[in-house]
Amino acid sequence: MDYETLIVETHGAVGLVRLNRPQALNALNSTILLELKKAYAAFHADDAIGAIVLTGSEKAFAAGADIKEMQPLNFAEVYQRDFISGWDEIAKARKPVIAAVSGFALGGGCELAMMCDFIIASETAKFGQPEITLGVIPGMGGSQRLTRAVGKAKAMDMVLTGRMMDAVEAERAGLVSRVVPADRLLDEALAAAAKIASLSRPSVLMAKEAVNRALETTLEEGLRFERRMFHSLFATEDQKEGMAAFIEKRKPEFKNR
Ligand SMILES: CC(C)=CC(=O)SCCNC(=O)CCNC(=O)[C@H](O)C(C)(C)COP(=O)(O)OP(=O)(O)OC[C@H]1O[C@@H](n2cnc3c(N)ncnc32)[C@H](O)[C@@H]1OP(=O)(O)O
Repeated sequence: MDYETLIVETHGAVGLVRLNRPQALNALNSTILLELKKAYAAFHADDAIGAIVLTGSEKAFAAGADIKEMQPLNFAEVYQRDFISGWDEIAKARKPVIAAVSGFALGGGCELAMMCDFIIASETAKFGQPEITLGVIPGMGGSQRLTRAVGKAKAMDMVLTGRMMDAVEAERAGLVSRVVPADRLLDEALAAAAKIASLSRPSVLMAKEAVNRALETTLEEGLRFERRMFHSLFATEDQKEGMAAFIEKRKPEFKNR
């Protein structure tokens, strides 16, 4: 498949998508969205792929939604088109997605990283929601996902001032899961994704669903949901294999069923 704004590769059981619009620091436009949907759909349709890594360039994961594309739009247009709602589909990827972030992840770029299941950041990463400095507010989930990730105080600080957060602060705040040297970023993300892809697919998908449910429901409902998912995994061959392999002191051979 040909892409204008992405580089799409496979590394074993991992699908790798690199945002590739260097002249605009990977600013997110309608072509990137369209192509990202295509790439994700292809990886989801491919049984050989167990996890996805989404990354940008060394200088920018993505510097936000494309300001030049947005500037001339008016209310009637954005409202009637439900502008940028198409990104919700990216957040609904069923296979695990890791964001590997180097450089700027601003506005829609920060929001896109937060749509992934977790973020591995290089020491050079800078996160921010600077929309307020443009006379708007986050529109791809920043006010919601950032608040859930880092809490109200820091989210308010970021969203109201538009300031950037470096990688150390982002890790301390819980926005990123780990910080690695810039030259190790992709290897670390690919290794994490390969580990996930090597595990039993049904349990990986259910683990992702269960963690996400924690953000959407009460503790009681979440605990019930987790337990039912846990119970249902006893219907899989992989549960028998995983536990047998432990007892027999060997590596499991998962069949994803
Ligand atoms: C999702 C929603 C609802 C909203 C948003 O995301 S709004 C956008 C939020 N993002 C920003 O406000 C960041 C905008 N970019 C910057 O502040 C700077 O580019 C920078 C701090 C990230 C980097 O500064 P630097 O001086 O290193 O690089 P530039 O010369 O400024 O940029 C290079 C090149 O890229 C174009 N660019 C950068 N960001 C965007 C963007 N978000 N949309 C469109 N184009 C962008 C920039 O204009 C320049 O290209 P030209 O030289 O051709 O103008």
